Amino acid sequence: MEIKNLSFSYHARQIYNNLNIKFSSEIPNIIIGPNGVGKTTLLDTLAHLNPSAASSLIDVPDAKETGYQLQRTFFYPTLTVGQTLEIYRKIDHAGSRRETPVMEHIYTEVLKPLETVKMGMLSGGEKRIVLTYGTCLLQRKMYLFDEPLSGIDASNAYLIMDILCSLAEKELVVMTTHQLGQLKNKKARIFCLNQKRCVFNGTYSELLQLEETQEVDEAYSKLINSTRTNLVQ
Ligand SMILES: Nc1ncnc2c1ncn2[C@@H]1O[C@H](COP(=O)(O)OP(=O)(O)OP(=O)(O)O)[C@@H](O)[C@H]1O
Repeated sequence: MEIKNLSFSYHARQIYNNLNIKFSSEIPNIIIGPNGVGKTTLLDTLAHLNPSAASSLIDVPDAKETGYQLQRTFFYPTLTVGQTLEIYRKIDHAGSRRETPVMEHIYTEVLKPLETVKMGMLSGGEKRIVLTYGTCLLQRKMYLFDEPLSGIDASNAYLIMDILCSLAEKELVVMTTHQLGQLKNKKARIFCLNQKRCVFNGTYSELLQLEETQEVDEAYSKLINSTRTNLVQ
């Protein structure tokens, strides 16, 4: 699956100028970059929500074959966690996905104790875990997750990344994040957007090597600053 020569604007504001990205199968594709650079817009585009970009989408599954967890989470506050997950299991047109051992682990550790709690009573991080888990229950060819690690503590973020890595072994997974530390030791392909284009495409260790540091946040900052400077020169 790829995005080819994508130029896209919201009214007068250009978001991408000839953006090219070839996504990987079998490992999660991680979109990173500064606030407002166009990460969510990229997920919207892959979900076919920007019709003007259609000609740049190559081998991107149809919308009905796509599971999209939005950054802002929508749910019924009076349903319990158990009822909410039951809806994910039952509503799917394609039948629900079998829970993998990694998913069963997070269910037992995190979700089972919350089963009878109403969604409206959950913390922000707990809600996000329920809805990420629910999206993984859907049977789709492609899964899009907008900041699934936002507001999640480090140990739960580690479990979520495990779920998304196991999902990516069989289906396409694209996610955005600002939590770069959570990508350490994970097999994943990182794409960094800046200045309307993709300025990095590689692994976590390749990003560290490129910027000659062991600190991923420092590597990211150097990458963003250098790609800013390059364009000014
Ligand atoms: N429907 C819209 N109409 C006009 N401008 C929009 C629309 N949606 C997003 N934008 C603008 O496009 C830019 C990119 O937005 P987007 O949400 O894709 O950024 P992002 O990289 O996901 O940011 P963040 O990291 O803060 O979540 C932003 O400046 C935003 O204000």
